[in-house]
This record gives sequence, C-alpha cells and structure tokens, in this order.
Amino acid sequence: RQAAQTRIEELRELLNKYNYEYYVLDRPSVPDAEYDRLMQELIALEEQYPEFKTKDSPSQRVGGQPLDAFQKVEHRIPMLSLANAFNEGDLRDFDRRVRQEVGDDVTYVCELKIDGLAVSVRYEDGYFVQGATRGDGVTGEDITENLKTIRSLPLRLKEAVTLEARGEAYMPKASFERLNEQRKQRGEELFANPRNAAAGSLRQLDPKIAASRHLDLFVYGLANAEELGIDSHSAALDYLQAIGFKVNPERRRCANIDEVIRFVNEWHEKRPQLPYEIDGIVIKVDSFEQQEQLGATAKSPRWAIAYKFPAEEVVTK
Ligand SMILES: Cc1ccc(Cn2cc(C(N)=O)ccc2=O)c(C)c1
Repeated sequence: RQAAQTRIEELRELLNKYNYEYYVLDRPSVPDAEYDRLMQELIALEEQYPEFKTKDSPSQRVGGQPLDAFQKVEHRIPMLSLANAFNEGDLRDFDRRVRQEVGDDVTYVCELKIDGLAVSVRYEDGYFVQGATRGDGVTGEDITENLKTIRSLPLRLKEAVTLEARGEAYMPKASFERLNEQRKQRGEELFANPRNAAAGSLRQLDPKIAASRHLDLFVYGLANAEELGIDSHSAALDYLQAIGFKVNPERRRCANIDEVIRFVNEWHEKRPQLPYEIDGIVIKVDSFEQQEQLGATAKSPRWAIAYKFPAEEVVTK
C-alpha cells in the first residue's frame, strides 16, 4: 500500500512534467506511447487507491461528471476591457496622452491579441483552485472543471504561491479545422471561427466535451502582481512563464510609439503564419507605477490600448 502511494506520487510528478514539456515547451522528451502507458498506470492505481488521488493529478484532465449549471464567480479584481485603436493616428494619440501624463521616459510592452475567451485562474499555495470566464468584468461563470482539461494550464505551479492570473483560452486553427470537419461529417452546424468554437467548448457543462476540443491557453497578466512585489508588466509575464504558465513568446518591449507601430505592421503581415488566430495587438505601458499614475476610466485602463486588425479577408473555399 505504501509502495502504491509512492508509485502514484512518482507517476503524478512524471506525467505533469511530460504535460509541461509537450504543451507548454512544445518539446516532449518521451514518445506519446510512453506517456499513455504511464497515464494508464496512474489511472488504474488511483482507481484502486482513491485516497491517494490529489487535485493536481493529471488524471483530472480528462473531465469528470457533467455539471447541472455553472456557479457565479465575483472577480476580486475586476477584469477591465481595452479601448481600441484602428489606425496609426489612434496609436500616436494614445502615446501623446500617455506622455503628457507620465513624461517621455515611457516603455511599452506589445503582445499579440489572441482571438479567444478571456479567463481568470486562481491558485492557492501553487495549486489551481478556480477558473472563471470574464463575464461582465465583475461577475463571471465558474468553468474550473473545463479549464482543467486544457493541458497547458498547470494544475500545480513551480512555486507554492497564491495568485490570480488572466489569460486567453483559445482553439488553435488546426483543432478548429478538424472540429468543423467532424461536424460537417455529422451534418452538425459549423462554428464560424475559432473564437466561437472556444467559447462554445468552455460553455459545455460536460467537461468531457471540453476535453475533446483541444483548447489551449496563453496567460497574459497577473491580477495581484504588486502584492507579489513585481513592478512591471514585462516582469510579470517573465515570472508567470518561470513558474509554469504558457506565455506567448511574441512579446516585445518598445522604447517609443514608432517601435510599437513597427511591431504592429510586422505582425499584421505575419498573422497568417500563426497556428492560432489573433485580432490585433495589445499595447501596455510597462511600468506599474506609470500605470497607477494614468489610472482607468469606468470601463478601461488609460495605460493600455488594443490595436485591432481589419477583419481578415475570408477566402471562401
Ligand atoms: C496516445 C497519446 C498519448 C499522448 C499524446 C500527447 N501527449 C504526449 C506527451 C509526451 N509525449 O510527453 C505528453 C502529453 C500528451 O498529451 C498523444 C498525442 C497520444
């Protein structure tokens, strides 16, 4: 019995590591069959010794019983929405307003705006405890069970830290094409785009359906960064990556708005090459002190803006 508990702990650590290598680093160190064999062993041992099953066990990712309804969740820190920019002039106006307030010594961070569903994920002592949709920014829906099926979401962080992260759950283009192909074969209604498919998948009460949709997640913010002594957005992103989250690598610190505009144009060009859809670029003032100085309107922060790409010309096949 003691041997079983030790073996279960060993398998749990090993499989969590393999998940991280495969889904976060995109660099598996073992063949899929090896992963599968070990997962089957863990599931069998947890069946035999349920008392040794823990909430960070990778066996929790295949989806449990369907829920009757989603519970409501109040976001301790509201999830703000971003004002939009549609052209270079809007970006220069944003930059002028920022520099009028905080002076010319300002650094921006540019990130790809993933076209998915904004979610909030809470961890206590390093363990994933709850995940919710954005909802209206203050009240969202508890989709913890569905988020557990996203393999790149760590069930346990590399540090025993209590935090709330924000991210975008999305469906990669390849998963979207495969899913619509399947639905077409079954004569079911097709999803219009990956964003709708991701939203529809996370709104399923049955987590086994969410698990079958191959969703993914990029984490892009830390709601309680300052509690953790972090002083800039770029430092928050590096920290999130270091403790085990999947953070989008195509981020860049820019010393001025001209560099921001170069980044925006570069990714407008390169957008079709990405394995996921983006609908623009998010630009944030990097320093939290300067973010504080700029503050927020009732709806959105004055220290960030979302540059929206024109809707991609859909080539109807
Ligand atoms: C049968 C089977 C098992 C696992 C996987 C994918 N995969 C692989 C690994 C791995 N190699 O470290 C880790 C997690 C995981 O989900 C596939 C595609 C098929």
